[in-house]
Amino acid sequence: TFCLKNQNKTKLFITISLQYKSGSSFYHTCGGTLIRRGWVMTAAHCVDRSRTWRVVLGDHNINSHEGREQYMSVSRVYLHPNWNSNNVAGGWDIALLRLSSDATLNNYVQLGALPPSGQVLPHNNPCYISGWGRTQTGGQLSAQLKQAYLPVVDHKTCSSYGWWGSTVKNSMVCAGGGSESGCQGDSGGPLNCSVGGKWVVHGVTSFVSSSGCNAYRKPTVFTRVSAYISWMNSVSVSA
Ligand SMILES: CC(C)c1ccc(NC(=O)[C@@H]2CCCN2C(=O)[C@H](CCCC[NH3+])NC(=O)C(F)(F)F)cc1
Repeated sequence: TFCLKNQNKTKLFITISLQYKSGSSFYHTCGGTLIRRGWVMTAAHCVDRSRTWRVVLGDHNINSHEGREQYMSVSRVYLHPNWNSNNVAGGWDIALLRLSSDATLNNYVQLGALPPSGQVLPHNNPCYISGWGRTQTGGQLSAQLKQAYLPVVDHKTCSSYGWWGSTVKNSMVCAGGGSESGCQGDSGGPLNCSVGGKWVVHGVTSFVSSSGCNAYRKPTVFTRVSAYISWMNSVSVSA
């Protein structure tokens, strides 16, 4: 069980805090996933306005310096070219951040694994969301990194009447639908799923219902990472 427990922890070490500068301080605004030592995957809606960004790796409590953190500046933001900030339901809510220097990988900073292109997970596949997002609708950000068990809700269910309907596209993944969910501040972070005994990042946290984070039959909606593998490869090899 130790190694399982330990395994449980790894999903936390891939989650980064994306922060913007205001005055002389930085503020958490979104999550993200370290996918290469110099690259972070996040949501387009997190970075579609020009700000001074920084990425904090190995963070746990975003309000205190605990000594494991690596503070990285962002040298370039790659928004998906089709992203439309007026229509999150259109999809394309994904972006890559080129870090100004490579991360040092250790017990607190690890890479998230990407899925094979096109892979779609079955209903109830075990997954976890992680982030510093609000701990309840309209509440405050969590000071400490949290995770919640959000099993996959398949597209057939998620896009049905009474659920998200046509708001949810095939380029998205739904997960949760119970008492736990993503919430503001979790945007851009990973949905880490157990596939064949390995943890794979299948989602980028994108949206929840505007009537509340854990609204009935409105599971958290994620950008489906496996639908964007070729775009990500085209960015990072050309950069
Ligand atoms: C109908 C469809 C277009 C639609 C679906 C869901 C929403 N949700 C929302 O607006 C809620 C309320 C605050 C932010 N929010 C969200 O869902 C934001 C993304 C907003 C992107 C649009 N500006 N995302 C998150 O809060 C999350 F869950 F990823 F952490 C808005 C519109």
